[in-house]
Formats: sequence, structure tokens, C-alpha cells
Amino acid sequence: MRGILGLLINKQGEIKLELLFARNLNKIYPGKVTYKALTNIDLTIQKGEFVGIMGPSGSGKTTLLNMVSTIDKPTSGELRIAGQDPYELPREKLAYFRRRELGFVFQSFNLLDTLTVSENIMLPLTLDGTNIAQMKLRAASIMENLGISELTDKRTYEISGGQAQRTAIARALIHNPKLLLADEPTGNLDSKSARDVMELMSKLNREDNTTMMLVTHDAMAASYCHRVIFIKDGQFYSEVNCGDNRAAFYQKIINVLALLGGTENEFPTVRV
Ligand SMILES: Nc1ncnc2c1ncn2[C@@H]1O[C@H](COP(=O)(O)OP(=O)(O)OP(=O)(O)O)[C@@H](O)[C@H]1O
Repeated sequence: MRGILGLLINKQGEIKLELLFARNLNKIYPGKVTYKALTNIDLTIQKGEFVGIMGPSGSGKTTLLNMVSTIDKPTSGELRIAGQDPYELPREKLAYFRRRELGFVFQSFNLLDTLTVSENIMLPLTLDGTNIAQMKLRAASIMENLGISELTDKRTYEISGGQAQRTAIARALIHNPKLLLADEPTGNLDSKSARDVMELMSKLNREDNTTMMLVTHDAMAASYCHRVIFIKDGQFYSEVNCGDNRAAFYQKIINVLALLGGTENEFPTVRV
């Protein structure tokens, strides 16, 4: 039974909060030749879940992420984040909703070179007008939690890729977003740093119950999720669940990727 605010009561009588609820999402890109990038996508993510999205190049992953991140409106379908349809909000409120409720982590880190690590992390709070002492406290606390306290005064060009991604994750989480959206967060990292970043995301998900959606080509990264949804040609293809054996989950992901096809270099599946 589904109520308001995304509350769902399952057959066992447990109350679950649907952080993300998407039904029948369709996206048609207009143009001389229109292109249907997503067809009837259903996706539900419950509070505290860590969900991966995979699929070959051009399958619609970024399009889906853009819909969920409220950057681009679906052509049709229903979307709610924590019970709110973001596209019902007027423009200014939508920008505020995106800033308050969502956190973003990108492949290219998107840090500002002119700022120190801690200034980068505090950036979302400066936009909200939080006072400086409070911002510094919050930044120090999250940096300690993410193991990057020693980077406080460093500039972004003085830190490694793995440290830059940790900084970006700290920045994404400093305002306690309801949903963290990560787009290929390991795409620019060597395999050791990639593992470290995924370990960190997994820890944040477990310990802080942070809800996460991860778009990736990387089976190793995806194997840190609770479940992975595969899309192909803009449509749902299949879903695999982690269960309690991550090695077996990794193998299941590899198997689906093999069935999905794609170019040889598309899925870097060699990280075991
Ligand atoms: N603005 C746009 N206008 C027209 N077509 C687009 C637009 N953006 C994406 N597409 C098309 O929609 C399809 C899905 O693109 P999308 O970027 O979502 O795929 P993807 O799975 O993220 O791919 P990749 O893994 O290569 O990043 C592709 O065929 C792409 O060419």
C-alpha cells in the first residue's frame, strides 16, 4: 500500500520510505529526427539503499540520471523524490530542492582549483548562507569521517585523484542530502583508488544510511551496490541483487554485461 510522502507498507507490515519513485518514465529528445532515449522505465529506491545503474554506451544511463537529478524533465511518466514531484516545483524552488535534497559526485571531480580542499567542501553551505564557524565545524567533522583531515589546506592540484574524489564526496554530503547521485565516480581513478572510493561510499551507505544511486561501467564499482539495474536501448533489461556474497554478485554482474554486449573496452571488467 502506498501513501503520501512515499511511505510504503509491505506485505510483512514493515514501513519503508521510497526515496525515489519513478514509473513509466519516457524521454524523447526533440530535433529534426526525434530520439526515444528512455521507454517506460520503472525504478524505486528505498531509503538507505545503494543502487547501481549499468548498460552499454548510449543505453540511456545519463538520460535517466538527468531525470532523477532534476536537470532534465521526462517527456512523460511519474517521478517523486521523498514524496515530492520535483517537476511540479517552480524554477527557483526546484533549484533549491536540487541543492538541498540531492548530492552529486562526478567522474571529473568538479572541484574548484582556486579553493582549498576544505573551502571546496564548504561551498554548498556558503550558497545557503550558513555562518563560517558552523561551516568549519561541519567540514572538519565530515573530513574526519572520510579520512581526509590532513588535506584541509591543500589546493586541489596538490592532491591525488582518489583524494580529489573523497573531497568531492565530502562536498556532496556536507548538507546531508536525501539522495547521493554518482556518475562514474571511479572513471578517472586507478584500480586501488577506485576500490578505496567504493569502500568509502559503501561505508557511508552502511553507517549513515545514505541513499545512493550509482551510474557506472565498472563491475567492481557496481559490486558495492545492494542491487544493479541494467538498461539497454533505453529499456529495463534486468536486475541482479547482491545478497550476502559480493564475489558471486560481481560474477553475476559480469555475466549480465557479457549478455548485454557492447564494445570490448566499454566495460572494464578486469578488476577482480
Ligand atoms: N540532448 C540529446 N539530444 C538527442 N539525443 C540525445 C541527447 N542526449 C542523449 N541522446 C541520445 O540518447 C541516447 C542515450 O544517451 P545517454 O547519454 O543517456 O546514454 P549513456 O548510457 O549514458 O551512454 P554513455 O555510457 O556512453 O555515457 C543516445 O543514443 C544519445 O545519442
